[in-house]
Parts: sequence; structure tokens; C-alpha cells
Amino acid sequence: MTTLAQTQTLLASVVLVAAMASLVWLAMAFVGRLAPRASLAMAGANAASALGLSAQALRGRWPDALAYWPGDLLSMLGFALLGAAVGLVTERQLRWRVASATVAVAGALLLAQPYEGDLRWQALIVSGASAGLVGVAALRAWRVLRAGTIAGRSLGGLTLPLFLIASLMAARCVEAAINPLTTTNMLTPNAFNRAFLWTALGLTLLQNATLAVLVLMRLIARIERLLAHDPLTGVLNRRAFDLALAEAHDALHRGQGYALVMIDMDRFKQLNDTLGHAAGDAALRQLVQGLQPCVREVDRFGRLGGEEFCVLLPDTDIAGAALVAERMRMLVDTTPLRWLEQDWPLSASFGIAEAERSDAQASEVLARADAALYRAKGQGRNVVQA
Ligand SMILES: Nc1nc2c(ncn2[C@@H]2O[C@H](COP(=O)(O)OP(=O)(O)OP(=O)(O)O)[C@@H](O)[C@H]2O)c(=O)[nH]1
Repeated sequence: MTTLAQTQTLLASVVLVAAMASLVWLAMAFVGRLAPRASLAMAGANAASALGLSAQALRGRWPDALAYWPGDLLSMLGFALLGAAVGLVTERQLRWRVASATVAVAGALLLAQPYEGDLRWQALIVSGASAGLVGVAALRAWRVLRAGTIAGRSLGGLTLPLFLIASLMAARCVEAAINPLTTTNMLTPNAFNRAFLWTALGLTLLQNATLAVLVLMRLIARIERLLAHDPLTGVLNRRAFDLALAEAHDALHRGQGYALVMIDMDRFKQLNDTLGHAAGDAALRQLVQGLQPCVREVDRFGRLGGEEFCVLLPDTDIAGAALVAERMRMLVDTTPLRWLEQDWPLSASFGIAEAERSDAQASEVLARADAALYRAKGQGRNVVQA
């Protein structure tokens, strides 16, 4: 047996949780400066749903002009903002056009219906639009997260609460069509409303926890990126390259070979001393950018230090590495550095080595590529040596 006091308490709890969550997200946006746009969208989503639900609870006590249409509009706005926050965290894009058009069309349809007697159409429009708004956002987020673009982990499961919210709203839509007189008012004491409000309470908590985890994952991803990459050129730093090399060497014992191309810019000190350190930095960035077309998705490009780089080529033998290195050498040689309206010729020397099964450690392969590079320098530079 469901009582009015029970549905009222449940609705008040959902409103309270949403209002508290709104304050926490505001603090995240302005004080913590954590994903500020997504945090603001979540603050707005929670505030709108708290206000929308409050308006529902006050129907009959507040003037109709405030409790009905604005309340329904706020509820839909809450779901639209939730979708926007999800997009901002997962895709880093504010997708607002479809969502605002949905809210505008649904709002206009609601205005066309008089809020009198049977509110079946209003309930259908609000819950249908809300289910669509969250469902589309959940689907988009799932596509991004299952590809593991955040921190390299598969986070597809994190979208489950969003799918549940969409399903809950769809269930309300169906129930409103079947039982219009009991479900159009959430406070009507019946089993469906009690289950709906309990689920809404759980999902409000879950949806905020999910977004908080997604923001955290984004931060972890950013920190991981900073830890693994060279800030000047954007390629892997020595630590990350050594890890990639160790992994490739483990795979060697499982039958997957690899080769290394070590690259060292020629007479770089002279460039630095003549044009300045900023020009040297620009030359390093140009070298890395210029060589990108020679590097496959599976290859690993790292900066070993100073003007020395190394490319790890999985499934490649010495002949393949020689081809790649020669293509790279020609590219560097034919692209001078443009600095203060003048061209400064660039070149680089290359040492290549193929991993052998007899190499106990990756450092042995690296040492052979280094020795080959040393020979290339000895031969007058701007050459490839094996
Ligand atoms: N601009 C800039 N210079 C760097 C950076 N890291 C190292 N260097 C400079 O790179 C130069 C390397 O000089 P050397 O090791 O003598 O090499 P090189 O002049 O290229 O001579 P060869 O390799 O024999 O052709 C030094 O002057 C370093 O200060 C950097 O991040 N930016």
C-alpha cells in the first residue's frame, strides 16, 4: 500500500539530492576548476531537475502558470543539460543543436495543450523527449568510451546509468499512455510512482557519480599524456619509449620482430649558436612533424634526449628499416628551416638495427642502432647506416 506521504518524501529526497549535487558541481566548476564547462552543465542539469520536480510537487499549491508548463520545461532542460555534460566530458564538444531543438519543439507542443483534466499528452511529450535526450547522449558516449579513448581503458559500462535513465523515462512514457490518470501526477500514491521515484533517486545519485568518474578519468588521461610525452615535440619521452621498447622486446620472444631507426640532427649546436635556441626548438618540432608521414599507427616515435630521436618499427626487418630511414633522410634534407625570412639547411644522420632472437635485452638492439648512427656521423653525416 503506497501512501501520499511516501511519494512526497521520495520526491523531496530526489529534489534534495539534485540540489546538493548542483552545489557540488558549481564548486567543481568555479573553485576546483575541474572540467569547468561539463561541471557547469551538470550544475545546471541538477538545478533544472530539482526545480522541475519541485514544480511538480507544488501543483495545486502554486499558481498553475508556474507549476505546470515551466516545471515540464525545466525537467526536459535538465535532461538536455545532462546530455550536454556527457558530451563535454567524453567528446569534448558541446552538442546543443539537436537537444535545444528537441526542448523547443516539445515546449511548443506542450504550450499547444491546455493543462486541464487528462494530462496524458503532456506526460507523453515530457517523458518521450527526456528519454530521447538521454538515450542519444548515452549512445554517443558509449561509442566514444568503448573505444577506450580515456586513459586507454574501456569505460563503456559507465554509460549504463544513462541508458537506465533513458529506459526509466521511456517506461514512464508507456505507462502514461496505458494509465493516463494515475501517472501524470508523480505524487499519486500508487505502486508505479513509488517504484519510479525510488529508481529516480538511485539514478540521480548514480548519474552524478558516473559524471564524476568520467571527469576523473579525463584528468588521469591528461596526466598520463603529460607523463609519457615530450612537451616540445609531442612524441614519446625517453621513459615512455623505453617502456614501448621493452614491450616490443617481449613480443620478439613470441615471434614478432622489430627494428629501430635512430635519428640525430646534424650540426645542431651550430644552428643553436647561430640562430638561437628558439630556432633550434623550431627545427626539432619541424623534424618531428616532417617525419610523421613516414611513421605508421603501430610505430612508436620517441625523443631519447637533446636532438636524438628513435622510431620503433614493429614487424619490420633491416631492409624495411633502411627504406623508412632513407625516406626520412631525404625529407629532412629537402626541407630547410625557415627562420626570420631565411632558409637554414637541415640534415640528419640515421642508424638502423634489427632485433635478433639472440638479443637478451632491448638495450642491445638500441646499442647497435647507436653504433650505426655513430658510423653515419663518421661518414660525413646525412646518411643511413646499418
Ligand atoms: N634548441 C634546443 N637545443 C637543444 C635541445 N636539446 C639539446 N640541444 C642542443 O643540441 C646541441 C647538440 O650538440 P652536439 O651534441 O654537439 O651535436 P651536433 O652539433 O648536432 O653535432 P653532430 O651530431 O656531430 O652533427 C647542444 O648545443 C644542445 O645544447 C633542445 O631541446 N632545444
